[in-house]
Amino acid sequence: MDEVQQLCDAARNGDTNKVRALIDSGADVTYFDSDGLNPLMHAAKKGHADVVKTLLSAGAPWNALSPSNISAGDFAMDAGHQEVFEVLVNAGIQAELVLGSIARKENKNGDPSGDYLDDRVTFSEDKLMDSNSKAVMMAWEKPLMEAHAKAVCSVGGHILNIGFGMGLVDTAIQKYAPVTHTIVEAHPEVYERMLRTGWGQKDNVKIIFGRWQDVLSQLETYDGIFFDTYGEYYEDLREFHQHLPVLLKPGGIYSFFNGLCGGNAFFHVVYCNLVSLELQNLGYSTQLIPLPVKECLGDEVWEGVKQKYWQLDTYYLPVCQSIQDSDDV
Ligand SMILES: C[S@@+](CC[C@H](N)C(=O)[O-])C[C@H]1O[C@@H](n2cnc3c(N)ncnc32)[C@H](O)[C@@H]1O
Repeated sequence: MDEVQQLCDAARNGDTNKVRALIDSGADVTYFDSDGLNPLMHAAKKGHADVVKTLLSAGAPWNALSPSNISAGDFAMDAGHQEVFEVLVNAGIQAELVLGSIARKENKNGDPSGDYLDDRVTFSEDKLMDSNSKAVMMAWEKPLMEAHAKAVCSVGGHILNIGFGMGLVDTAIQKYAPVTHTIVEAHPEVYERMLRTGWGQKDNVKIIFGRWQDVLSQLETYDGIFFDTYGEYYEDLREFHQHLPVLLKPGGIYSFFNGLCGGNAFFHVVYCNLVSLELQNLGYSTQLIPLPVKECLGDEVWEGVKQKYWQLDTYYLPVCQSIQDSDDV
């Protein structure tokens, strides 16, 4: 048997000494066997925490996927191997923190949403699509948007929403009759449609056309803020969070569309933890409220859509507030 197959077997059997010896003699920790599994997946599936730690320190990637898109963390999570699950979550967070700071250094002047904002969009009753048939926003999210609106309007006052899309969250926000309701939207056709459908005439609504990054100086301070853009990356969300201490009033509530890695259950857990940690470093606590979404997501929902951006049964709605405020409650 060759070395890499031996490594998979030793990982599956929880034989840490053999795993170490094989790594020392040069066995490839990234190897996939004929079942499409690598040594880390074998160890995770069986709950061998020491082997998992050994493989991770030898450079096994935490986020490799099997042909059916399952990661080592998914195997541990599904089998209820808590220790392995936690080791892999922490490995994921550490790796993404490092990768994020490298990406930030390399990408300082990047403009990731540039392409989408220059392209045409198409509106239909149940979705807003970009020019590549990817969904910008879909009607199945209506109950989620209503829950987000309820959260960010819970203290009343002045509300800010970044990203109009189909106007679902803004329609829900209007029901709470906020004193002011500011909406930032960057896509020219979405903006034009907002005006055509009367959003410019509502007494308490102020529309700011432009990328949030470019219109920050026009923003004030708010009691509730919601963030849901399209064509941007985790880094953009992260960057928006750096502005929260200026934008969110004391006692205010912040929430965002939590579609982070919505195609993989384990990656989603890692990113929920990562974003909560980064918000905590900025002085905000994050509560993730579980909302079941399986019922509203039949296969017909995705007809004509190029990519399913959400494939999980539960949505975790983030409710963030200053740690000082949550300590006072
Ligand atoms: C997912 S949709 C928002 C859906 C909305 N929450 C709803 O309830 O219908 C994202 C919106 O953000 C807008 N957008 C994308 N990048 C933006 C940016 N940098 N600044 C402001 N808006 C942006 C898109 O044009 C799109 O209308």
